[in-house]
Amino acid sequence: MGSLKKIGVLGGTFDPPHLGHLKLATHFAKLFELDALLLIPSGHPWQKENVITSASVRLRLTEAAAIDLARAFLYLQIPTRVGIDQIEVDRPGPSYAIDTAKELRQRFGAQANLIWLMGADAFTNLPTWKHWQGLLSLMNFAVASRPEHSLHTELPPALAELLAQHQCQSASELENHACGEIFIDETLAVDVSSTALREQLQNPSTYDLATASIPSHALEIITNLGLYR
Ligand SMILES: Nc1ncnc2c1ncn2[C@@H]1O[C@H](COP(=O)(O)OP(=O)(O)OP(=O)(O)O)[C@@H](O)[C@H]1O
Ligand SMILES: O=C(O)c1ccc[n+]([C@@H]2O[C@H](COP(=O)([O-])O)[C@@H](O)[C@H]2O)c1
Repeated sequence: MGSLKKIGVLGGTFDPPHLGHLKLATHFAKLFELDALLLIPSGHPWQKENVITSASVRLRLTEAAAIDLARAFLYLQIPTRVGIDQIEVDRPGPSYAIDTAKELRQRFGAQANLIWLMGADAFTNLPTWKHWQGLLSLMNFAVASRPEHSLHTELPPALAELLAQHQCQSASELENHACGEIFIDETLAVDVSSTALREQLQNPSTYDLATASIPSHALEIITNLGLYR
């Protein structure tokens, strides 16, 4: 099983993309020696009430951030290929991870190691996702810690049970399985969120502070289109 193709999947609203996303992707690309990393912007993030940026603009922002991510990989000598997938933007209706996971599994085949990358907040929210119990029969999960989102105090019982059944103790254990494993990594601590950045971009006194946490190509689009003002 050592030669499984390893594909990392980072889904998100990306409103806007930021250094937290890039560091999460870089961390796991390096750790798992991913062959490819797919950024998948959510077309219709049904749980986020206040998303005002259109899916097509968020797709453009994500494409731009992917250029910065690929540059970072080159600089850090990480051989992972970076791709964008617009399946969730193209698919009508709410964006459900289970539908995306099914499509990816079909596309890459039963042997591929598909790893859904996520932060602690997404993981603790998992029981609210559609058919979430079905996801682990299609994917692995790699969960990274995130400031303000504890993985210890916020765990709903259903998740604690899931972890008891599926948590693996090492990255290599996950690397050897096509799906069904959860790897928790508590070494990341990047204090950035899209919500905080949108607020900072609206305020002239914190605008510059926000720009430091946004990948440069995405920032160029934000500036040119006057987004988040
Ligand atoms: N700073 C971060 N550290 C670790 N993971 C992160 C970080 N920011 C985002 N993620 C993860 O990236 C994925 C996509 O996140 P998303 O696009 O919703 O960004 P966000 O900053 O969480 O947005 P918002 O503030 O609007 O909720 C999720 O799995 C999320 O947990
Ligand atoms: O499948 C679901 O019901 C579901 C509910 C909420 C979020 N997700 C996915 O989780 C990822 C992060 O979502 P978000 O809302 O934190 O940007 C993104 O890929 C979403 O499509 C999925």
